[in-house]
Amino acid sequence: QDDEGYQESQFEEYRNPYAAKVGDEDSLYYSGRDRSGRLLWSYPQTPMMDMLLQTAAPYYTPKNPRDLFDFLRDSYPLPGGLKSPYSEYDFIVVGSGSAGAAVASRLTEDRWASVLLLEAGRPEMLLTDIPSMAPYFQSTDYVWHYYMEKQPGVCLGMKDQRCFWPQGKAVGGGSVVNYMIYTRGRPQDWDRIAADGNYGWSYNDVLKYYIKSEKANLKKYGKNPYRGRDGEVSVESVNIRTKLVNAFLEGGRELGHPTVDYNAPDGFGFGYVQVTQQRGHRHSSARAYLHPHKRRHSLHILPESKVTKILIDPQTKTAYGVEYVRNGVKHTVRARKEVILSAGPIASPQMLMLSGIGPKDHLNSMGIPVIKDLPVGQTLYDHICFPGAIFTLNGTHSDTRLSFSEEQALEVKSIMQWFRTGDSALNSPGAVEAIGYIKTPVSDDPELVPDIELISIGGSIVSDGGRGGSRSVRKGMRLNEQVYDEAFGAIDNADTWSAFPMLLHPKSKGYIQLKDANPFSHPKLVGNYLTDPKDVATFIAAIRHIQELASTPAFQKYGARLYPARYLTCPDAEFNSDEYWECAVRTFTATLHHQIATCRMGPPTDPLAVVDPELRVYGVSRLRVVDSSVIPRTISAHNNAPAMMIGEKAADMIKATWGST
Ligand SMILES: Cc1cc2nc3c(=O)[nH]c(=O)nc-3n(C[C@H](O)[C@H](O)[C@H](O)COP(=O)(O)OP(=O)(O)OC[C@H]3O[C@@H](n4cnc5c(N)ncnc54)[C@H](O)[C@@H]3O)c2cc1C
Repeated sequence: QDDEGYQESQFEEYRNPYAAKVGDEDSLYYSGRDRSGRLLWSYPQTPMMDMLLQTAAPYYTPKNPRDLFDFLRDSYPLPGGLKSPYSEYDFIVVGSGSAGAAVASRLTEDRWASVLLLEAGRPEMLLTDIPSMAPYFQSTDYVWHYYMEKQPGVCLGMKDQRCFWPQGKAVGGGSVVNYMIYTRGRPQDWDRIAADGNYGWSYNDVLKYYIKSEKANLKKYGKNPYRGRDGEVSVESVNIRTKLVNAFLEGGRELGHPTVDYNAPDGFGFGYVQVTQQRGHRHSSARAYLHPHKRRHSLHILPESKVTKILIDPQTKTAYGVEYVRNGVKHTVRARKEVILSAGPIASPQMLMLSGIGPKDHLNSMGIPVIKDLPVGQTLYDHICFPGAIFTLNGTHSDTRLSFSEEQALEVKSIMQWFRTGDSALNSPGAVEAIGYIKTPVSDDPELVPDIELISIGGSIVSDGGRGGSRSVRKGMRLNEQVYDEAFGAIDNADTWSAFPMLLHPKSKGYIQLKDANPFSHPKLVGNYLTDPKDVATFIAAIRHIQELASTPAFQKYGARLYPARYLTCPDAEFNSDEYWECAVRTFTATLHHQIATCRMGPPTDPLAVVDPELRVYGVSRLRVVDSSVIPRTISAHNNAPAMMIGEKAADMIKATWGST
C-alpha cells in the first residue's frame, strides 16, 4: 500500500495501460507481455498492422517486451540532459491535449515562465500520423476506454447496449486520435456565450485566437481575413476526393445551400472539409505546439505520468501543486504560481472532485473532504450522430466504384505516395469529405443558427468491411455485430454514400459523478441522450433532408437508393416511417466525442458555473481549468479547434494576471 492507502493493484491500469478493460477482445491481436505474462501493449489486427509488423519485425527482440512500435514513437526527453524534473515550477499543466499543449507552449515562450506538463498518455508515433488510421486508435491505449452508463432506449445497437466514449490519451490528447475536422463554431454561438456574462468570449474575441493559432493552407480560402497564416496549427483541405463530395455540394446547391468556407463568419452552407493536417499528415496539438520546442529549457514534458490529485491548502483554499504517478511511483511537485487543469471534459471534472471541489453532498457520499462546494460535472452536453442513413450506388465493380475502398488505400503505390507527398487515400480523415450546416423546419431558433451538421462521407460504415476489411469504424463505435449484420450485412463493403446528421444543440443534458474516490476508476458518465422529444424530431427532420439531397439529379446520376436496413431492435417499425427512424437513431446512437460544460464557465450569477470567464475555479485560488470542459453551452463545432483556441486565450489571460506584457 502507498501513503494514500491505495492497493498496488489500483495502479494496474497505469502500469499496464491496456489492462483488461479494453473490452473488445476481437480487436486485440498483436501484443507484448513481460516475463510474468502481463500484457504490456496490444494493437488490433488489421491489414495495415500486418504490413507494419513485417517492417518492424527486425527491430524487435523477444528479450525486449517493450512496445513493438516504440522505435516509431516520438519522445520528449527533459531538456539539457536532466534526469528528473524539478520539485517546483511556475505552472503545472495537467494534460497535454488540444488545450493543454497550447497553453503550456505559449506560457513558456520567450522564457516567460517555467512549466511542467504532465500527461498520462504516450507520445505519438508514425501510425498516428496517418489520417485514415484514425478509427483504429479507438481500440488501442491511445484512448481512455470510457463507457456511458447504460440508458434504456438509446445505444441499443452498441455492444452491451452501451455507448463508448473514448477520449484521447496521448501527448496531444484528442488531437492525436480524432478525425481532424477543423471547425470553429458559428459567430452566434460565441456571441451567446458572451451575452450570458462571459466577458471576453464573443465571436470577435475568440476569432483573434483562432487566427493566431492557424497556419491555413486552403487553396481558395486561405487568404481571407478571418484565416490565420502564421500560426502553429496547419489547416488544409484534403486533395484526394471521390465524386460523391461534388454530388453533395451540387445537390446542396440544388436545395439552396451555397458552397462556402464553412468557417467563414457568414459561411452558412456546405463546404469541403478542412482538416488539421500538414502535407497530408495529422497535425496534432503536440506536433503544432510541443514538438518544435523540445529543447526549450522552460518547458518540461512528462508523458506516462498520471496526476492523481491537485494539492490544495484547505485553510487558504489555494492550489499549490499536484501528486502524480509515474512508473508506479508517486511523486509530488509544487507550483509557484498556478495549477492548470487541462485533462479534458471527463478527467478534469473527475480530478476536481477527487481533490475536494464538487457538489458537497456527492463528495461527502464518496468520503472526500470538501474544499469547495461547486456544481462540477452537473452539466454535460454531447454531440451525437446517426451513421445509418446509407444509400447504395450503381458502382458494383472496382472500376466503377465511387466510394473510398480500404483495399485501394493500402496498395503499396498509395502508401509510397503518402510518404512522398501526403496525397493519397491514406490522408482521408475517415472518408469525411464535406460538411453542411442546415436549419431544419423543427428549429425554433430566432437566428440563422444551424441545428444539424451533415457530415458527407465518401462511403459509409460498410466501406471498410468485406473479406479482409478492418471494420475499424464500426469497431471504433462498438456497434453490436449481430445488429449490424442484420441491418447492413447484405451490403457490406458495397459502393455507398452516406451523410451523418450531427445534432448540434441537443436539449437533453447529462452529468458526471464519481463512482468512488480512487483516481484510477472511471467516473459515472450519464448521457441522457434523446430524453427531450425535440432532439428526436430534429434527427428525423435531418434524415428527411438527407433523403431530399439523395433525390437530386447530382446523386441520382449515380443511382443513389436509400438502403432499407432492418434493425433487430425495431422489429415492428415500418421502413422509412418516423417511428422507424426514431428507433434506428436509438439503435445506432453514436457520439462524436464532444462532451462539454462539465466544468462550465459562467459569471458569478450562474448557479451552474464552476469557473469564471477567466477560467479560475470559483472559491479556490491559483487553479484554472483550461480545456473543452469549460465551454458552457453547445456550439456548432467539433471541439479540437475550440479547445486549442481556449489554450491560446488562457495563456494571454494568465500572462495578464501575472504581469507580462
Ligand atoms: C475519436 C475522436 C474523434 C474526434 N474527432 C474530432 C474531429 O474530427 N474534429 C474535432 O474538432 N474534434 C474531434 N474530436 C474531439 C476533440 O478531439 C476533443 O474535443 C478535444 O481534443 C478536447 O480537447 P481538450 O484539451 O479538452 O482535452 P483532450 O485533448 O482530451 O486532452 C486531455 C489530456 O489530458 C490527459 N489526462 C487526462 N487525465 C489525466 C491525468 N489524471 N493525468 C495526466 N494527464 C491526464 C489525457 O490523456 C489527454 O491527453 C474527436 C474526439 C475523439 C475522441
